[in-house]
Amino acid sequence: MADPLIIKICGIKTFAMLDAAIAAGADMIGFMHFARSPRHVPIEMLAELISAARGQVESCVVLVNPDNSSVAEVAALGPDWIQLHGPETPHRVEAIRAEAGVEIMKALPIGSAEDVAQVAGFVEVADRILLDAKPPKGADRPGGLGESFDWSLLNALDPSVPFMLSGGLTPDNVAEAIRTVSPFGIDVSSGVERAPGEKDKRLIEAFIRNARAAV
Ligand SMILES: O=C(O)c1ccccc1NCC(=O)[C@H](O)[C@H](O)COP(=O)(O)O
Repeated sequence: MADPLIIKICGIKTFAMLDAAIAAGADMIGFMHFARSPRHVPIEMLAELISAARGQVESCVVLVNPDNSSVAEVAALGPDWIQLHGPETPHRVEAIRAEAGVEIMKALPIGSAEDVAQVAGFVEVADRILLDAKPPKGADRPGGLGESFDWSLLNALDPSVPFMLSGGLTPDNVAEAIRTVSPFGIDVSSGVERAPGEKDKRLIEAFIRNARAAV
């Protein structure tokens, strides 16, 4: 039997939405720790949300090009994962993985064949690869923009490389994405919100229902 699809709901900020995502069947919850994000969670609340998630669902803290002290501060809270969502090099990802002592997901922006070619360099240094839309020039943050990318670019990816897919997924397009791209997991933020940073319980439920029905 094929492994079950991993579903990550990213950008959770409240206990109510954490509970809603768990009840709807999420496998992973992403907490943003990046001041410019509308989903930013300050460190004290991050500690409480990670504790609340423990034993129920995997937790993942999203950082953008963090320095060593930020990595240590977040790792000390005991998340299952740290997601690196900035311009970290393979060497830096490897160093953070050694320093943090938690599993590392590396998000990579995809907007061209050259971007797809970069993926191979991260396979050995990260525990998981997340392929996301490349942000447009001038964007104020590198993810969570609700933009999808041309999935056909992934035809050039080595088929032995397992990856999660994100970028502009919604309850309406998630089944098509899964059938087209065959990721082992999916990640969503904007597509389950009623406004930037405001998650919607019904959209989370519809997203997970439609995704599970597609595999
Ligand atoms: O969500 C953010 O605001 C964000 C800011 C900076 C870096 C990463 C960010 N989000 C990371 C995620 O894992 C999102 O789920 C992913 O980019 C997909 O977002 P969306 O297209 O909005 O579903």
